[in-house]
Amino acid sequence: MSDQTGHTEQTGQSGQTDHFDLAIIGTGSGNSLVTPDFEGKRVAVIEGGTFGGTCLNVGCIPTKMFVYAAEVAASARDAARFGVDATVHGVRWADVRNRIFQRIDPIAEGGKRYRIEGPGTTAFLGHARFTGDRRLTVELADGGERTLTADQVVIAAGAHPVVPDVVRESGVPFHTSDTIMRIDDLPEHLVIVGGGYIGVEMAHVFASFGVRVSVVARGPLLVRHLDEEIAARFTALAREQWDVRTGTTVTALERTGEGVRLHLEDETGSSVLEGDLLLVATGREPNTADLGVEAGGIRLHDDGRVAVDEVGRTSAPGVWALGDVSSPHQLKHVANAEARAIAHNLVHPDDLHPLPTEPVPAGIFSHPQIATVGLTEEECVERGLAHVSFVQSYGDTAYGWAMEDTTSVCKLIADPATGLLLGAHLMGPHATTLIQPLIQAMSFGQTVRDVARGQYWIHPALAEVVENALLGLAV
Ligand SMILES: Cc1cc2nc3c(=O)[nH]c(=O)nc-3n(C[C@H](O)[C@H](O)[C@H](O)COP(=O)(O)OP(=O)(O)OC[C@H]3O[C@@H](n4cnc5c(N)ncnc54)[C@H](O)[C@@H]3O)c2cc1C
Repeated sequence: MSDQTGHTEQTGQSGQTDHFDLAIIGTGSGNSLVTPDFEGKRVAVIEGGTFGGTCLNVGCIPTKMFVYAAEVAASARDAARFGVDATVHGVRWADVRNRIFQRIDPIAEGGKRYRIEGPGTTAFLGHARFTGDRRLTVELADGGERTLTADQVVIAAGAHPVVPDVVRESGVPFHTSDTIMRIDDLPEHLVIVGGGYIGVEMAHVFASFGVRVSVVARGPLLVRHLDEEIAARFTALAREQWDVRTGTTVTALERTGEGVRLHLEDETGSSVLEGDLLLVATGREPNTADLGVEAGGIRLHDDGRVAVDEVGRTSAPGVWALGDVSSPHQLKHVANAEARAIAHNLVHPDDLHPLPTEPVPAGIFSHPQIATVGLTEEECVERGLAHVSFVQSYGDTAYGWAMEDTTSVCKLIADPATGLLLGAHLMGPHATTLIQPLIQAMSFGQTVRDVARGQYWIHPALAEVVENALLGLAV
């Protein structure tokens, strides 16, 4: 039982019930709730999967480490445009992959060992379910069960990839983002079902490594939840790099000797697409199906997310939730910010902090990169908001000339009456970095004029794209 118990005096034998001050389900963002405020208190940390959660093991961190390697390869291939002759002789997939996981895996393992052996927490390795009010039963990974109760419980259980029935029921082997990054060898031809951010990031990575990539998306555009102008420009550029099939449904799949065959349907009729590896990237749903929410008295939204109030409380007294399991934004910076608020609220019942409500930014690390915050132009129209917009091309700035850029843009939307930004949407190199002053402006209520004219913008840095876009808004 030593794996489960950092402090044997705090835990009973199987069949007994242990009581804790705090129990945390999930060690992604949940791990950060173990703050010095809980020193001397009894804290249970429960993890049913890989310690450290999605971002560290199968999400943000490894994907961006792959993206960086992909960009090294892509830049070398593009070098001739600048008079530099460089040849990519090949990509050593095993070395690319091992560099990444040899760094990440020890962090996850070290975090687990610290929670098991270190001070202040009792780690339970297994799947937790509510079996009553603030009462959990943990099905231990190495067999057996433990039951525990706690004064406060935080659900930080995250989300998992959705696999459409048509894929699951076909019996065809497939990968999700949970598994694709650890494959043994690069495929010749990767078929990706799903045109959201995970699909297009993976398309960029594998295409840059020399893999032929097909992307099948149901919607008319890739990344279709974005501002339509950006999504349309992105989709057009994606078609130059990958085999992109939008407005397309997968109706059946079958295994072939070499890989997989997909039967597709679009407005022109049916077609067949063959590849040797299939990645399903059709979204993620919260981990609430097997959490015993009814027994715990925890209300869910229709989409399966745990419902929380403005300070992170669920419908069950003493039970909180944060991150992908409850948030409409499945993003690590959102989960982190919610964890900070809840860490405070757990110990300050008379001074509850609201979960952050600032405009939520998001980045897509594909080729090109995209960054977005605030409203799309379509949302402004739907809401009947008076607005002006301006699109600044990277290519019309000094650094854009240096980069020979002809496709990248910064689109800003503002309220002409107040001069405040309503939305910012960038597509091009360093978009996820360039957007930061715009996120700041929106979070702190700075006007377009103040941000544009109230500070120096380094010349001739790429950030002049943002400066010029602000000036172009003329509000
Ligand atoms: C491929 C990919 C790329 C991404 N890239 C980005 C990015 O670039 N930027 C960004 O902001 N976000 C990104 N994300 C999203 C980001 O990873 C998540 O928003 C974030 O990790 C959510 O954190 P969390 O703490 O809510 O959940 P998680 O980190 O998923 O943690 C939940 C933990 O709870 C455990 N668990 C679940 N149910 C139980 C149970 N019943 N009992 C015990 N344990 C349980 C799980 O095993 C898991 O370890 C990416 C996600 C993916 C999949």
